[in-house]
Order: sequence, then C-alpha cells, then structure tokens
Amino acid sequence: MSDTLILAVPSKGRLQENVHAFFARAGMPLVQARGAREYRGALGGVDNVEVAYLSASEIAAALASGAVHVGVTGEDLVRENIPDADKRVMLLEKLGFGHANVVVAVPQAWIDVRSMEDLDDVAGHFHARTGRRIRVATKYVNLTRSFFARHGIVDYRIVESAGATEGTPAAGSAELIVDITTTGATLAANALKVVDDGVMLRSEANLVASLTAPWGEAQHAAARAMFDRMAAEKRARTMREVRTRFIQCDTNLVDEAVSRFRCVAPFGGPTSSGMLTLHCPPDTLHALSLFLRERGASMVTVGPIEYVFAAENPLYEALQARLAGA
Ligand SMILES: Nc1ncnc2c1ncn2[C@@H]1O[C@H](COP(=O)(O)OP(=O)(O)OP(=O)(O)O)[C@@H](O)[C@H]1O
Ligand SMILES: O=P(O)(O)OC[C@H]1O[C@H](OP(=O)(O)OP(=O)(O)O)[C@H](O)[C@@H]1O
Ligand SMILES: [Mg+2]
Repeated sequence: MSDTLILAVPSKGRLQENVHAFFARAGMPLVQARGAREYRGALGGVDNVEVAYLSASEIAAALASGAVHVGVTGEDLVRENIPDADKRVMLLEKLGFGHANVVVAVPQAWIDVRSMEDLDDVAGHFHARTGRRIRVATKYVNLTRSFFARHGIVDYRIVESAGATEGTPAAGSAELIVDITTTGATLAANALKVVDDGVMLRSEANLVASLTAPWGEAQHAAARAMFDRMAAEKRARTMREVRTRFIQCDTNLVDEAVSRFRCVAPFGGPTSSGMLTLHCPPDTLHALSLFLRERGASMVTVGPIEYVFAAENPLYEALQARLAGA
C-alpha cells in the first residue's frame, strides 16, 4: 500500500478559488507542482499528502471508487453521482461556500403551476392531450427520478442535458428543467420560475472522505494532521477572544457567561486576581461585554484569533469511528 493520502480539489469552476482559500486559511496552502498544467500537487505543512486536481463531478466519482481518500466537492454532485452515497463516502463537514439549490423550474407563463401537485396535474393533462410525456431537461437524472417519485409524479420523461439547461424550454427541447441555482439570475433570464415545494436539495461544498479508499496507517496520520489544522482554523474563525480582569469575577459568573452567551472558557475559571479569557461567537459579543461590565469589569478587550488547537480532533474522530465500522 502506498503511504500517501490523496486529496482531491477542484481544478476549475465555481469551487476552485474558495477551496484554495480554505486550505490556505487553515495554514496548508495547496502547492501546485511545476506549471499550472500539472494535475498533481502537495499540501504545504502536511507530509504524505498528494493533491489531485479534478473537476467537481470527477471528485465525487473518485471518492466513491476509492481512488482518492478525501475531497472537496458539492453535495449535489455527491448525491447525484454516488448511488447509496452514505455507504461509500462520509460527508465530514459543510464548508460554508458553494451554496446552490437544485430546483424544479417551469416557464413563468405556467401561472397555474405553483406546487409539485400542480405539476403532476399538468403532466397528466399534457400526456392525455398530446399522447407524449412532459419532458424534464437536467443533468441531475438520479436526483430528479427520486424526487419526482416521492411526489408521485410518473408521467414525465427525462432529457439529459449537459449544459445550458435553462434554455431548453424556450428552444422547444423540454417543457421544464431541474438545475442548480444560486442567485436565480439564469432562471429569470430564461423566464423560468421555481416551483414552491420544488427545492430538491440545498447544496454547498463539503469536506468528504471516501470509505472505500485504502486507509493505512500513513493515511490515517495524514488525515489526523490535516483535520487538526482545519478544526483549529474553524474554532478560530467562529470565535473572538474576550479578555478582562476584575476582582468580582468568579466561577459562577463564568458559568453564567458560558451558558447565556454561548462562550467557551478555554483555560477554565478566572485567576486569583480575576483575569479571564473567553472565546465568544461574534453575535453575542456585545451582550457579553455589557454583562461583564455590569458585573464589575472596567475594561473588556476583544480580538480575532488565528488558530485554536485543542486536544479534540472531531473530524478525524468521526472518520476513524466510521472506518472502524462503528
Ligand atoms: N451558481 C452555481 N452554479 C453551479 N454550481 C454551483 C453554483 N454555486 C455553487 N456551485 C457548486 O459548484 C459545483 C461545480 O460547479 P461548476 O459549474 O463550477 O463545475 P464545472 O466546472 O461545471 O464542473 P463539471 O465540468 O464537472 O460539470 C456545483 O455542482 C455546485 O456544487
Ligand atoms: O442562479 P444563478 O446564480 O444564475 O446560477 C445558476 C447557473 O450557474 C451554473 O452554471 P455555470 O455558470 O456554472 O456554467 P456551466 O453550466 O457551464 O457549468 C448553473 O448550471 C446555472 O446555469
Ligand atoms: Mg457549472
């Protein structure tokens, strides 16, 4: 067995830039080997990781087959391209970018069609009137089949579309579509509207691990190191450091702060002189600083945190438990 962990990241498209920024922020810049046309690279700061640059949909396939150990790709592509996805891959974490909804969209001119139920009626009438089944253009064939089945719609036919799906109703090659949308601008430009209960999936970029790849000791060690840095970056990004010192500060007050403002006391209660450090989410910062001053603090400082390294490595622990068959 080889001793490298293979990490797949998008080589192009919507996710590429965000994925590069994500790894750089976590202190692991993607290092492209030689020229920009080289499809293999390394991960700065972590040994034994080989980076494979693939398209977002190729990443889903490579995770399913076990050709790569870890990858970043959209959940839409995982669900569409991997049958029984939860048996073959593990979605470790949503990454907060690459948001897009997979939706059912019909021509705006279909004023009577608001729900999937309305669509079912139209599909039946269409079949009765024309002798043909209504056509749905999409590249999300599997997602569409299972969503339509769940809504009891059977009178339709899928027309596979590789690109410019939104243009197919106007071009006359389909009656409606299933595609991904973020701003809605492309749908609007093509005079299409989303069916009210037609949001099939709310997707975003995910950190995904393959359950079928060969996981040896070296790959475990590389994943542990990589996920440790990601967790350190995430804890830091989602918290601010709050510092204060006042003599009335005691453990009861810290307990109250922790439960009311969702903070963490990373180093425990206050020192004997009342020095306290808290990590606090941005949305409760001002309320916390008011609270501390009401209880006697004359000064509270708040600052950003670069990394928070902790004993726990939640991403690695989750993966390890799953690989061990737990
Ligand atoms: N507005 C958007 N449109 C399409 N995809 C988006 C959007 N926003 C985020 N994504 C995510 O990015 C993924 C990759 O889409 P993108 O269009 O960048 O790939 P691509 O280069 O066309 O890939 P491929 O060649 O494999 O089809 C999507 O599957 C989705 O998860
Ligand atoms: O709701 P919007 O913000 O308008 O985004 C949706 C559009 O973006 C994607 O296409 P993309 O630009 O990735 O081109 P592609 O079809 O060539 O992949 C997607 O297929 C939609 O057409
Ligand atoms: Mg695209």
